[in-house]
Parts: sequence; structure tokens; C-alpha cells
Amino acid sequence: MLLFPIGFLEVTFVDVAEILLVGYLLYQLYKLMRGSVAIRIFIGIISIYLLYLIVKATGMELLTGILGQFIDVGVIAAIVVFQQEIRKFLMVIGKSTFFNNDFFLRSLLRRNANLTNLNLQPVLEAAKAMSGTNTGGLIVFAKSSELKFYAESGDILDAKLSKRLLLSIFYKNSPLHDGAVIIYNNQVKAARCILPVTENTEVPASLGLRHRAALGMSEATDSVVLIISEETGQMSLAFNGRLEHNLSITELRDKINHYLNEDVDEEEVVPETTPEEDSPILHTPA
Ligand SMILES: Nc1ncnc2c1ncn2[C@@H]1O[C@H](COP(=O)(O)OP(=O)(O)OP(=O)(O)O)[C@@H](O)[C@H]1O
Repeated sequence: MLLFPIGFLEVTFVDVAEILLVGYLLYQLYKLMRGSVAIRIFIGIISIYLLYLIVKATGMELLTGILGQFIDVGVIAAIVVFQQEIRKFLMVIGKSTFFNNDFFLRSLLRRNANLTNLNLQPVLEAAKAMSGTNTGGLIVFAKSSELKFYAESGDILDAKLSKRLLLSIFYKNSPLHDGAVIIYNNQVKAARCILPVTENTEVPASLGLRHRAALGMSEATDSVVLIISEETGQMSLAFNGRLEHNLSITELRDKINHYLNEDVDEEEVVPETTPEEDSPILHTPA
């Protein structure tokens, strides 16, 4: 179906739809990679592809052949280089499918997840005690999946959640204190877990590995991660690639409940940054 002509070009409805779709896909890819080193590789690949199209259009056969070969191999290289981004991209698509939006199915899925019977009280009491003694801690609340892959990187406990258990795990001389604890289905699923460290280059240099691992986990999964700083005793939350810093126990309770129970849009989670903050990742409540 012809929409309008531009010179000798005939623009059809399908052309417009295709341009919009490609634009949307590129924008989603850009959003996923924004701030990471992958964005530079992505821009490099797009530039080579554009150059290839120009060279091909001008009829330079040798250059077209060379760049064409490069692009063929580049597809495989891109899959390897963009492993994490491809995973995130597929997760975004998975999140917005019909099945995930279906209320009935979603409530069924939730029944199996961490949400229905989570008792936050022991965690909050442990966090308060750890904060008071500057004991470092990293606690992941699984949301829509039990995070098996990450749990298996540590020691599986499947133990009843209690304040004393959490304090024993994070006690400085405990063999389990290093790494993260994963909480799933009101149980301490695992301890000593290794989380993916964020590659975001916008993370302030003041944040060490514990905070970076929490951010990385919140980017790779829909979990909520609680951090207790060994250095300052401050409690922070990472969710959806954002860090909320220096929270009180009441704020922690409200935010953890909110993030675990709601389907929060990115826009909703992202707090307004105050003018003095130059990082879009870090938010300190007033
Ligand atoms: N990838 C990871 N997965 C899980 N835990 C990690 C990871 N990397 C570091 N940690 C934990 O963080 C600890 C080191 O924290 P580091 O001092 O670098 O972080 P920080 O963000 O400055 O936090 P703090 O304010 O507590 O010092 C390690 O001992 C380990 O327990």
C-alpha cells in the first residue's frame, strides 16, 4: 500500500512500520547498554555496517567483499561479546509477553515465588544489628525466580530465615561471611554466593565491590538487593540497576515490600536525582 513518494522512492505503509520497529529495537538495545563498555562496541559495529551499506551502494566491489566478510564473522563475535546484553534483552521481551501480563498466570507464578509469605522482620532486625556493628552484608531477595544459577555459586543452605542465622553468616570470622546470601521462599536459600559485578561506567568510584555486585545483580535479574556497608554501616538497596543509599529501617521495609510486590516500571523506580548528584545510579533520600 503506497503512502507517499519521495522523489523516485515509493514509501509504503510496511516501510514506515519497519523503520519504526528498527528504531524501537535500536533504542531498546541502546537503553540496555547505556553506560556500559558494550555501547562503544555497539557504536563501532553500527558504524562498520553503515560504511558497508555506503560502500555497497557506490559499487566498490573489493571493499564490499572485505566488509561483508567482516560482518559475517561479526555476527558470531557480537553474540559472544554481547552475551549479557542479549540475556537482558530477552528478559525484557519475556517480561512484556502476553503470558506475563496475564493477571491469573501472574498470581499463580507469584504463589511459587518469594512474595506471598516473606517475613521481612528477621532480615530487618539483622540488618539493624549489622549496621550498628559495621558488619558488611549482601542480601538478595529473589523475586520471580529462585536464582538457582547464583545460589549454586555459593553454599546451598535451604535454612529457616532468622535474625540469628543471618548474623552468624555475616559474622566476620564465619566461613560463610564472604559473598551474598539469597533469600527465596522465606528461606535462606544459599550463602557465599557470587553475584555479577556491574559494568556500568557511571557508578561512582567511591562504591566498592559489594555495592557493584548488588547493582550488577539488580541489572541482571529482577531481585532486590540489600547492602550493609562494612565501612560506614549504611544500609542501601539495589533494584533495577539503581542504588538507594543510606536508608532507615522503615524505608527499607517499605521499599523492599514495594519492589517485591509491585510491577514497577523503570520510570517509577528511578527517583528524582537532586542537583548535587551527578550519578544517575545513586540516590540518597533527603
Ligand atoms: N561479585 C561479588 N559477589 C558477592 N559478593 C561480593 C562480590 N564482590 C565483592 N563481594 C563482597 O564484598 C566484599 C568487599 O567489599 P568492598 O569493601 O570492596 O565493597 P564496598 O562496596 O566498598 O563495601 P563496604 O562499604 O562494605 O566496604 C567482599 O569481601 C565480598 O564479601
